[in-house]
Amino acid sequence: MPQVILLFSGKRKSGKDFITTHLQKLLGDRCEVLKISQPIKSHWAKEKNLNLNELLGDGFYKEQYRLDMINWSEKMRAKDYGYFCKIATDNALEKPIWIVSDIRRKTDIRWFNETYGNLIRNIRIYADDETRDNRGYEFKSGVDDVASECDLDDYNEWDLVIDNSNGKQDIEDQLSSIIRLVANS
Ligand SMILES: Nc1ncnc2c1ncn2[C@@H]1O[C@H](COP(=O)(O)OP(=O)(O)OP(=O)(O)O)[C@@H](O)[C@H]1O
Ligand SMILES: C[C@@](O)(CCOP(=O)(O)O)CC(=O)O
Repeated sequence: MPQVILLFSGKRKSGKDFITTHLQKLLGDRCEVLKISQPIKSHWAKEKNLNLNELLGDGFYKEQYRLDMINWSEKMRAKDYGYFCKIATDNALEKPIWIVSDIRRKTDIRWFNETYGNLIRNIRIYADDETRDNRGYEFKSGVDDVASECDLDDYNEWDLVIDNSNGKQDIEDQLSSIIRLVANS
């Protein structure tokens, strides 16, 4: 069992991967990064003979398959909302800190809460529209107006909110606030 599980969420191009990658470097061996989308992307890569590394990266490649991956994964979630969370955690190494970098739905938080109780900390990453646009975000129907992107819009129980808009908090401040949250856990 980890000692603390940091659940990161945020809209497309808010900077979830950017911040969690920096956090991973800072925490080193003490942490493990888990991605709920990993089993989805692995399945998709095998099924469609796609490049898994590109699907896991931050470039345009994965965007071509996002809609299909969302639709397929929703069918799986309809049968078992914790399906992908369970695979991601089953494959995780035994480390004191788990960083889950892609929480998207209330049912993700529910599953972690039911499974790990008070070990979880909810961190929301925010970036304003202009910043997200500059990072390559383009609205897509079926992607940006469905649960994958919107389900946590009205969720309010964050332990920490990070503003990752251009010109706001720098990465050192962002990481310090996360470390304080971990230290107080
Ligand atoms: N604070 C920052 N300073 C500079 N570049 C940033 C910052 N935050 C994010 N970026 C860049 O913006 C792009 C999108 O960030 P990232 O992939 O982390 O977002 P994401 O929330 O994981 O998006 P998605 O959900 O689409 O995967 C990346 O190229 C990343 O390097
Ligand atoms: C299919 C999906 O897992 C893609 C996530 O990709 P990424 O975390 O934005 O790199 C989104 C979802 O599960 O709704």
